[in-house]
Amino acid sequence: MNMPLLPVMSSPPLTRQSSRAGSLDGNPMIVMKFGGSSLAGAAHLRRVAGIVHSRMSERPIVVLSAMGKTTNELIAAAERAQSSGEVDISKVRSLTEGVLKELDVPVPAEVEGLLQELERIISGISLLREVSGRTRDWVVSFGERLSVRTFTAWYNVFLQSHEPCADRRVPARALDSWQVGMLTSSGAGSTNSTFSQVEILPETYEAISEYMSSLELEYSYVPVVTGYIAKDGNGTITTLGRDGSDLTATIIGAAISAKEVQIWKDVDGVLTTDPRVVKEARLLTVLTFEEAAELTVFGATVVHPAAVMPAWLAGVPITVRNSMVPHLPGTRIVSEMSEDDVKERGSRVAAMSSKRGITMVVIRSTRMLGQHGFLAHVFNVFKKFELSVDVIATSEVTISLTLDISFKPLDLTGLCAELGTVATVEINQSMSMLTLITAKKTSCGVLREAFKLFEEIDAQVEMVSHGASNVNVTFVLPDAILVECTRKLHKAFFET
Ligand SMILES: Nc1ncnc2c1ncn2[C@@H]1O[C@H](COP(=O)(O)OP(=O)(O)O)[C@@H](O)[C@H]1O
Ligand SMILES: N[C@@H](CC(=O)OP(=O)(O)O)C(=O)O
Repeated sequence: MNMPLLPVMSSPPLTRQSSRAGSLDGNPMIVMKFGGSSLAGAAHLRRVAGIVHSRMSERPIVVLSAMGKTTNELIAAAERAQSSGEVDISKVRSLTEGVLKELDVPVPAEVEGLLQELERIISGISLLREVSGRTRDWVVSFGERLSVRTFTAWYNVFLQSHEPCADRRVPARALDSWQVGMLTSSGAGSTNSTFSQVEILPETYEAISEYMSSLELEYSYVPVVTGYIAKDGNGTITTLGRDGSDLTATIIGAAISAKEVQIWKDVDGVLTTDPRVVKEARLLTVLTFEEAAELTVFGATVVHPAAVMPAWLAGVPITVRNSMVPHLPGTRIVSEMSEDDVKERGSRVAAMSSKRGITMVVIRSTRMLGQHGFLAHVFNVFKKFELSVDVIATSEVTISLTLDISFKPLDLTGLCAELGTVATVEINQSMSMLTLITAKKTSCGVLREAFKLFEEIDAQVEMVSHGASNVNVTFVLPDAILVECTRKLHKAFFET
């Protein structure tokens, strides 16, 4: 997953503003989100239909991402049309049609209509040899729009051969998120090429609650809603940033005060660290929202970083589960851990995450010591260049900070020139952040042990951030030693 630009969010209502959707009869609905990895082929769709059907008594609202790697294919198709004039949507067409064929479901007219529309847009890009952020968002929206229609067509066929639930077969209905009320600001003013720096408008929550209230009264269909995409007030399609479907799910969950938001993945839940880096990573049964927020913002790509906040503010628990092994309970993300949860954890560190490709900037003032306004001046320059700062350490004359610009083409010339009027600037681009999620009260021992381990392998730690958050200790180190450090710390904190 790429680390996306986070959409800015308005807060969800802290408590339900009305008794419309969700808990009218004391039986709140649930939100079930399935990501691309859970929808990567016909066998996956069969499994997902089974999971959804088995939860019918909880009245699920289903949120889907694009199937498999469709979003990447759509971006690639737009880029090919722009660079070489090629018009080719064959991969997207064959994935969609192939899945339906394998499931023995005729291609719905709506799906064929979308594929034809997509081809026309790609032809337009090929003629103009231009793809704006707005057009790119339009193109990628086809991933989720095709996915919900493909799944719905399959689900309604699947239903015929399965036992009805409470004597009823509740059919599915495909919905674009704007139909249920998802509304964002316009991305048009953004200078970033992904057109995804949008704000979710506050009226979204009320609109979703309103839409879902009739379903709450009578659950007459299973809503299958597009994740990741939305519309602005002008009716232009926007996106919530890469991997943003988790966010759609938690916004809906917060809007209706859902019983829970289930995020179905291809892993058993949230693990102690990325299993691609440490194969011994183990499942966490529970995390607090605060821990999950820090873990995901600092690189754990298992849940979209912005998705934690709406659920946290609304007090709606999230569970992260494996769609390949649906009977496993997964990881619960909750406001507070019970005493049993705390005992069961057994480690001073809850989890670890990391981010590569971080840029570290060291700014040394060339003016007088303690110069008034130096910090303010420096941060204004970062604001001007739309660069967001992650970790900061300051001394009397020096500011060290990190920038997460892995998602942006890097050009710091202007920044350096401007800062150069008041400071010397040193840039180091091959850095990583390694984060430990640990409570402040245990962090002294954790820091001591971590530094002992770093010393053993002669690892040079360039920066440490501790204390700003209640649960986060972050080390900035060279990319080259990240994997070794991660494995060593994981072994010490989780494998002994
Ligand atoms: N701490 C972690 N726990 C679990 N998975 C993690 C963690 N950190 C990174 N990951 C990765 O996140 C992946 C899940 O995200 P992704 O493949 O984008 O799912 P989806 O397509 O369902 O949205 C896992 O396959 C895993 O490799
Ligand atoms: N399809 C979009 C949104 C998304 O959330 O996908 P996933 O759930 O597979 O990470 C993307 O690839 O960015």
